[in-house]
This record gives sequence, structure tokens and C-alpha cells, in this order.
Amino acid sequence: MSALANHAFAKMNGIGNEIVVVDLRDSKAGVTAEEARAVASPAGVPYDQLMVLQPPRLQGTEAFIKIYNNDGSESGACGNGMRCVVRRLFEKTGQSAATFETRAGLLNCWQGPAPDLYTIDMGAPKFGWQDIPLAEEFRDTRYIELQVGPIDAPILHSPSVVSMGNPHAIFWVDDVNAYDLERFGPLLENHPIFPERANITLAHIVDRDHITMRTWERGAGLTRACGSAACATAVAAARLKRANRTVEMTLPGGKLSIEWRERDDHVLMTGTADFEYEGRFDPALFASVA
Ligand SMILES: N[C@@H](CCC[C@H](N)C(=O)O)C(=O)O
Repeated sequence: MSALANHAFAKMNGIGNEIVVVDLRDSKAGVTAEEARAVASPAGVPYDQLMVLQPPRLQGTEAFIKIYNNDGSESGACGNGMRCVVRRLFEKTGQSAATFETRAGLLNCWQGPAPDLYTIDMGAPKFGWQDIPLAEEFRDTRYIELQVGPIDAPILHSPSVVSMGNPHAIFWVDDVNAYDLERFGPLLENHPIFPERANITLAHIVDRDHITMRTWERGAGLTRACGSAACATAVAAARLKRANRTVEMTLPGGKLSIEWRERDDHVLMTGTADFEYEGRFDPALFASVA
């Protein structure tokens, strides 16, 4: 029987990014890709990301967090999901700071500058082509050669690429709503240049302090918000010297404040996290899961 059968969950969202949080810290069991897909089924609790808290592996951390996309694949980072996890923990324990471990490393998190805000230290971005990863060498990842549409009149072209613990490509445009991201997203996510696929963002730099964006998420599709994409976009814009290191990001689901800290290169993401409801998983969801 699946460890998730009858197990408690919390349905939350991070500015519209649909998140389910499951606390398995008292269990030895993990979650398989099949179980993650079963949770995401229409009869389950549909989500963009499933945040699974497992027992801590390192002293001083609250949990080892596994992050699943709704196609069952795993991600190293999920900024919006982390704010949801942090809100839930802080409300239960009264803590105002915590450290978690994810596949991408340690994440420090704390109460933001207002009671409804949470800050996640998303770590340092990586720009090397092998780190993102890309399938071939690009010395300068501020812009790479990649385009959609006719060679002499591309519709989208020359994205910046960044790893925030997960792969991101950012296409710079004048109007983020002028493109059919549902059509181009899957093509670009699965382009052979990205051996581990990629999150695809359209971004418009409004001014040096403000960027608007939309993201097609690897393994989850079109979302109302992607926190790691907001970090990657802010960093890529600053790297191109087109924006300041502290910027406000407007996503379809709301706003995030991003600071790319000079002193240690870390990216801090601040925003809200909303609780929707809690419940227990119907065991029938996992009946056909091995
Ligand atoms: N929504 C997340 C990112 C989710 C992970 C992504 N789909 C991936 O597989 O890399 C966020 O808020 O960062």
C-alpha cells in the first residue's frame, strides 16, 4: 500500500503556482514518480509541484525536500513551493527561520519584511553550459543561438540561459502576452539543446527595476508563476546590464521581489504563500500503482 494512502496533505499556492505539501518526515517511505502522477490526476489533488518533506539528512536542517512536477519528474528547485513549505512550518512551530536540503543543496528561509512575506535564499546561479546543462558548448550563455520560426525572421530567438538548481531559458520580448507559449513552450522545453529539458520564460524588461514574465514549466506546463524562473530572469537581466540587482517581477499570478546579492552571489526571492485547504489522499488513487 502506498505511504500516501490516507496521508494528510495541504493544498497551497505561491502566487498562483499550484502546490501540494506532504510531510513524510515521520516515515521511511518516499514517493515514486507513479505516485506523484496519481496525486496529479483529475481525481486527485492537481498541482504544478508536489513538495515532499522527508526526514532530515543533515544536522541543522528541517527536512530533505523532494520536488515533483505533475508529470512525475523531479526538480532541484521550486521557489514558490518552498515559500508554501516555509509558511506551513512557521505557522505550526512559531519559527521565523529554517534551513532545508533539496537535491540542489541547502536553502535558508526566513520570515520576510511583512507577516505575509517569506524569503528564500535560492543560492547562487550557475552560467556554465555544462551546469545548465546544454548539449553543446556555449562560451557566453548571456545569449545562446536558439530560435523558433523561419531562420531569417525568427519568432523567438537568442535566449539567456541560467541554472537556479534547475534549467531556465529566458527569451527577451516586448510583450509577454503576444506569443502562444502553450505552442512554443513544449517545443523549446524538449529541444535537443537541453538534455535535461528546460523551463521556458518570456520576459519583458519594463525598466531597470521591473520585469514582467510568463513561464512554461518543464514537467508541468503553463503556470501562473515560477519562482526559480523569476530568479533566473532577474539574474539574466542584471547580467546583461539591463536591470538592477534588486527588481520587482510581475508574473500572471502576482509579484515577487528578487535580489541578487552582491556579497555572496546568492539570489533572494520574497513573496507570499497562500493556504487553500487540507485533506487526506484517497487510497483509490494509488490502487493501480505498484
Ligand atoms: N514552480 C517552481 C519551479 C518548478 C520546477 C520546474 N518545473 C523544473 O522542473 O525545473 C518554482 O516556483 O521555482
